[in-house]
Amino acid sequence: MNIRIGQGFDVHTFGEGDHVMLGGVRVPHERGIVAHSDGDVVIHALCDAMLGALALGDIGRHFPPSDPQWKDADSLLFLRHCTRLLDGQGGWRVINADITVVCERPKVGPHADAMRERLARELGIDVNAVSVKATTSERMGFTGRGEGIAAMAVCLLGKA
Ligand SMILES: Nc1ccn([C@@H]2O[C@H](COP(=O)(O)O)[C@@H](O)[C@H]2O)c(=O)n1
Ligand SMILES: C[C@@]1(CO)OP(=O)(O)OP(=O)(O)OC[C@H]1O
Repeated sequence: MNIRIGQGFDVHTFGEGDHVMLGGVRVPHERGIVAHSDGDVVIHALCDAMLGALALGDIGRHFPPSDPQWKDADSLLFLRHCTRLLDGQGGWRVINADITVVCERPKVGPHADAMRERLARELGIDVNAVSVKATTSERMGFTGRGEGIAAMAVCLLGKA
């Protein structure tokens, strides 16, 4: 089997609102996210990891922020597109993905399994192949001050 590894990183600032979208799951919060799309940092980082594994650029190249069709878009659309893109490159599939969210709040742990299930369903893989973890940054830096939220993703792709 051929394998490739990719990594991705994304950040968005908090703004007005009452929830954040993380891994396709609506997480109640006293702030919202500032973004062109729904600002789902988990999915954006994962898409960049998938694209990066095949050196296909990044989500900004595939879904330009200047394109009005992505205004307030559901980021699951980006994940669906990336999954199909990989398949179209000769049958690449995600073998597993590991994602870390960095923020003081909201608490991610109570929602992590729902995110894993939603992402695994979209990727067409077992939920045990998708990991979602979280950490604070111990009140240091922009995440520590509660200015924004970040996510990192690593994924392994395989092709027969
Ligand atoms: N937004 C977050 C941040 C952390 N967690 C969980 O808390 C644990 C401890 O975090 P530290 O940054 O203090 O090490 C972490 O391992 C996560 O389980 C969380 O759910 N949501
Ligand atoms: C997702 C896109 C879609 O236009 O915009 P944003 O929601 O602002 O998110 P970002 O992580 O800056 O990635 C760039 C764009 O592809």
